[in-house]
Amino acid sequence: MERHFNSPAKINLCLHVLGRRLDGYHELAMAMQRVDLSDRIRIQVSDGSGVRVSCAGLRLDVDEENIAAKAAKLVLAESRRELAITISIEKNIPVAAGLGGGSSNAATVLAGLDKMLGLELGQRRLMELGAQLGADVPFFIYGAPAWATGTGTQLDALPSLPDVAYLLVNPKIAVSTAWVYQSLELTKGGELANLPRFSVVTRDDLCAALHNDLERVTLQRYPLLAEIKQLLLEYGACGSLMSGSGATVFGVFADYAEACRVAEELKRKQDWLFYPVKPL
Ligand SMILES: C[C@](O)(CO)[C@H](O)COP(=O)(O)OP(=O)(O)OC[C@H]1O[C@@H](n2ccc(N)nc2=O)[C@H](O)[C@@H]1O
Ligand SMILES: Nc1ncnc2c1ncn2[C@@H]1O[C@H](COP(=O)(O)OP(=O)(O)OP(=O)(O)O)[C@@H](O)[C@H]1O
Repeated sequence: MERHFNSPAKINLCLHVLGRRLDGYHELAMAMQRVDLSDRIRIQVSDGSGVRVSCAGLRLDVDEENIAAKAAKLVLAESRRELAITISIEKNIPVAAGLGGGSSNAATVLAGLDKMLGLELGQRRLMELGAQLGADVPFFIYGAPAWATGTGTQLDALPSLPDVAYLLVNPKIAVSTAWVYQSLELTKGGELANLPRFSVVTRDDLCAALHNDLERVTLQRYPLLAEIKQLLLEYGACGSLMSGSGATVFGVFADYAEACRVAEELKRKQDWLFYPVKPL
């Protein structure tokens, strides 16, 4: 049995760090949205045993380390079945880029195998399994724009978001999420109740709400990212922000054609990665 799935990236429209827990994880409040930059994942299931992952052109195919393999093993353990699973990942989302590529792959494998094996584990259980793999994984199982709290695994619907396009820019810098959180100096603890409500209807509302506490760490280490944010504004973005722990920065544009036009102009000048995308 063989199936193919899309595994999309995410961006964080806002990311507030409210405090550090004793286990080192952070209490967050985030607005998250998936975008149509996707990896392609092929899952093959046959008789036998063992989970294998390949990822053409990238050193991500060491089975034990690939989060997609961990996801497959979790589903097999949950179903108490022994099967051979082969996963091939066509990576389009840059790695360690703040776009949640690995987390998305894990969620795609959890939900994909659930479907292929007819397990019907349900969204809630799949999200619980996802949380064992990484804080961003449940969001991808949730599959809609979300307000994420706790460590990022508690999800509520974000009812209205404006119809915009984004231009993602990554200057080929890989950033370790663990390093960013560890380096963050918390000046004062925040309270969820004191945060402004993320109520965004128009493009201007969205641009006014853009905020990421992790920029304090990553932009200080890589000042180029602040320059890219400024450049996007000069090229007509109505707002710009770093996604997640970075290094990808995005600009907000009125429509997809405009985001593509700016990408083409910037490509002529800079050897960075450019992805005009639409929200999902
Ligand atoms: C930066 C974001 O991508 C924003 O959506 C997430 O907060 C990170 O999600 P993720 O990469 O799925 O997170 P995990 O794989 O669980 O953890 C990666 C690293 O980030 C730290 N981490 C993650 C989530 C969180 N709420 N607090 C943390 O301090 C963990 O301690 C770990 O060192
Ligand atoms: N299938 C996978 N795809 C991408 N990275 C993977 C995968 N499996 C394991 N990894 C490892 O996970 C690390 C984080 O990669 P990922 O692309 O998910 O980062 P990210 O986009 O910054 O994540 P986040 O925004 O969730 O912090 C990489 O250093 C990589 O070695």
